[in-house]
Amino acid sequence: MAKQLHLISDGKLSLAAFADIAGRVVSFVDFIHLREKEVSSLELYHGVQLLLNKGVPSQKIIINDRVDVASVFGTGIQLAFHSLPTFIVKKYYPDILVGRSIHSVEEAIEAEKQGADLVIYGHVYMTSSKKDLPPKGITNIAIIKKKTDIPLIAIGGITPDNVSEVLNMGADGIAVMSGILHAENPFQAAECYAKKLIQGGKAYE
Ligand SMILES: Cc1nc(C(=O)O)sc1CCOP(=O)(O)O
Repeated sequence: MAKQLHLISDGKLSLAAFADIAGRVVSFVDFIHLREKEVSSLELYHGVQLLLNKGVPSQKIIINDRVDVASVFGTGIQLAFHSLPTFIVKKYYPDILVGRSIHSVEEAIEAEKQGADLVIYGHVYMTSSKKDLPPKGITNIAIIKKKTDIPLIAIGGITPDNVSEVLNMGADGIAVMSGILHAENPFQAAECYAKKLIQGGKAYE
């Protein structure tokens, strides 16, 4: 299966600025996450509209935590540790793509048991987003892949140079924040990640 590229918003750029970048890189990415912890439902609703206006299809949009906004648009949902239980969201929204953010093998197994469609595991490398927490490394990726059958997306400090290492452990894709959002040229950066995923994906299929 093709390896996935997820772009995650950083909660710092304005939603308009993020939507602008998302529209430029949409052809290279599989999913665009609105991970906005500080905004109101109304602002998030407008944020999704901005993405749609920039040509991002709703099937490529994933909203972090906010099941209400995701269900309005029929977008995917990414559940965090403080979010609703996976099985509840699956029960009420069986047709929505449900991801779960996980940080251990046990959480991955539990997410699958509750019906998650994918897990995002991290942070695998040092990242400025989680400065005070040591990275988890990549070895658990292989363990999780042995024990579960759902796609695993690796997150945290992923650069074009370490993509192949992550794929080698069995990851089904990567999620990137600063590597694209803070790049001098986000379009070129997204293209570079996408190429690495195609090369790596071929090698490890
Ligand atoms: C949003 C997020 N979640 C993580 C987790 O470990 O669950 S790490 C992370 C930040 C990823 O940013 P960057 O690509 O700039 O390293």
